[in-house]
Amino acid sequence: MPASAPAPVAVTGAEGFIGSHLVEALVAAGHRVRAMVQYNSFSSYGWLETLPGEVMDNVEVVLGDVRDPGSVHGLVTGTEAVYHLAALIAIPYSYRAPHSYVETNVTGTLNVLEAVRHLGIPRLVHTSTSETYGTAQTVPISEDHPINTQSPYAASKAGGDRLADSYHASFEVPVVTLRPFNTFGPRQSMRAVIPTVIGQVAAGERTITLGDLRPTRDFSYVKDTVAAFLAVGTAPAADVVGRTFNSGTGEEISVGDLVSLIGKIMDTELEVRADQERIRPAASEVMRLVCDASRLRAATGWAPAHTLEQGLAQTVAFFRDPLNLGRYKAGIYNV
Ligand SMILES: C[C@H]1O[C@H](OP(=O)(O)OP(=O)(O)OC[C@H]2O[C@@H](n3cnc4c(=O)[nH]c(N)nc43)[C@H](O)[C@@H]2O)[C@@H](O)[C@@H](O)C1=O
Repeated sequence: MPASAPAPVAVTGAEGFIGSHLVEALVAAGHRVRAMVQYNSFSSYGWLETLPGEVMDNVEVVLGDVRDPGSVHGLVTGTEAVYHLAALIAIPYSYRAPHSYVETNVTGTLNVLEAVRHLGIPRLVHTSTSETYGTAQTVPISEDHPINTQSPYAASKAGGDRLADSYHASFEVPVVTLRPFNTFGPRQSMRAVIPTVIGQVAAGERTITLGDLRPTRDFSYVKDTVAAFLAVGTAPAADVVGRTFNSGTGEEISVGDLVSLIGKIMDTELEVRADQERIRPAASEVMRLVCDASRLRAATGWAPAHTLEQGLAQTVAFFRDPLNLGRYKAGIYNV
């Protein structure tokens, strides 16, 4: 690399759903990316393996794990910004293996904060989640809404958020927290509700089996969430550092209405068999989420560019491609 080449940016969780889209967007914006990929016994680099060669020519894959401070230190050394997305994200699995959520989401975030602090990296984007708010007490939900963690997953993410805030206050670590509401699109885990519905229809099912149809969510297309990451990662420090920003559309839809909409887009009449207790304990389910993203819009000019229908059409096309469906059937990406 010539001496004048700009420093790379680091991404944790680069092989995952949002992370792999972020890597593509960072390369398209002219960055070299150092992508941390977790070793797994499938010997897979996850979705990074599916990106075109011209993208991967600008990506340095680094094997590591956010739970391991040494590997995080190596990843972050010499970078100009760090996007920290690595996390355990499945809410149902957090009831079964809560320690693993604390290790990855809390201790992992602490390791990233420590590395950024000691190496003097100029920008860290930390990833939070709308789940930290719990069921909406007021709508739309601004960043001033109370935090109410209703699952071990949400508690572990809120723990990471609190550490990020404390590292800004205590050590002036230049961290900005992005709190995306639900994100969907190509490469999302089959476990999440939109791929679950599309996958069942694509497999020829006309009766869809789901959990609770009543909860509402605010769904952003993945490219809009990625644009929010870039917005907070590149905005002037005075506008964003030390702050938390929601990203979401402000549009609310119930799971039941979402299923009807997907049926319409896939040109199918769908019957739904709903079992409210199948997925999560009732008191743990977050019943209502709708985003107020006006702080992000005011600070960076970010706004979503895709409607739910446009995003769903892209997502349906992705899951209808047998090559993509086959990747899920291999079982490698369903985390
Ligand atoms: C922002 C947030 O986004 C995600 O969390 P999530 O909201 O739980 O996402 P989901 O797609 O699993 O569920 C959406 C809603 O749909 C309901 N639902 C009904 N029936 C099924 C069903 O059969 N499967 C699933 N998965 N959900 C179902 C389910 O109970 C929930 O009310 C995480 O990636 C998380 O990491 C995160 O941070």
